[in-house]
Amino acid sequence: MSDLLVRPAAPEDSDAIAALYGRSRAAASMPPALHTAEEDRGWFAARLRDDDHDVWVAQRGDQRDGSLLGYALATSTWLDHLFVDPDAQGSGVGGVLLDTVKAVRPAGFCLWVFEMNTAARSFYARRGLVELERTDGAGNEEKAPDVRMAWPGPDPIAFFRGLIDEVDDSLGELLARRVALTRAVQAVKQSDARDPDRERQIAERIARVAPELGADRLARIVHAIITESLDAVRPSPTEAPAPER
Ligand SMILES: O=C(O)C(=O)C[C@]1(C(=O)O)C=C[C@@H](O)C=C1
Repeated sequence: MSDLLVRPAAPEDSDAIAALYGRSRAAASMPPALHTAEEDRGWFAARLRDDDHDVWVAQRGDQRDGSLLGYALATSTWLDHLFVDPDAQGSGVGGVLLDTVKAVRPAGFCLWVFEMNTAARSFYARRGLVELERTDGAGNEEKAPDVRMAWPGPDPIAFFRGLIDEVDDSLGELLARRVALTRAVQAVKQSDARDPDRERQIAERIARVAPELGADRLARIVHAIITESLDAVRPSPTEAPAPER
């Protein structure tokens, strides 16, 4: 058998990629597909046309007839698809495609894999990808639990700091919204005494979303956020009305 060839996909590969996706997905441990073969053909044709995605296909060097063994589809920061034809499983196609993506995305990338797809998860783990977070699937089309994995590349500190910066931007927006609400509720309260029961409820509520931190740690975090928010919204001495004489 001749060598594996990986090349950027051409627009003419679109239908063959869509067919390979349908076959491989049906054979994988994944939730049932939600789209028809025709919808898939349209979706891949659009991905091959747009500027946001790169697609690579794998074939044997002597198979110039368009029959594909696998493909990978990625944005600049996400590996969206990596599928290998069921008949070519275990022949190194997936590894070669993943190495191609690593080579062209040296700053690292993330991907989502269904939790039930244990074969894919161990394939990625064996090749240096790390698990970052798990979801209950509410955010994906299939509503199936999934796992975010990342290849951090040769400078993992820079890669993870980039992801931390993204999350901190969201955290900053949430803190800004929260302090505005602390200000609003203070304006209509009779007393400015702290309410420990309410603060404990807040910590327990957040613990349902962030169980790894647990209610006790979150109680300390919530306490600090509320203390600093109250301090920030408290009228400063210069804004206070002048004392009566
Ligand atoms: O809910 C209230 O009563 C508030 O005053 C708001 C708030 C908060 O910022 O969440 C602030 C202080 C209280 O100790 C509890 C909660």
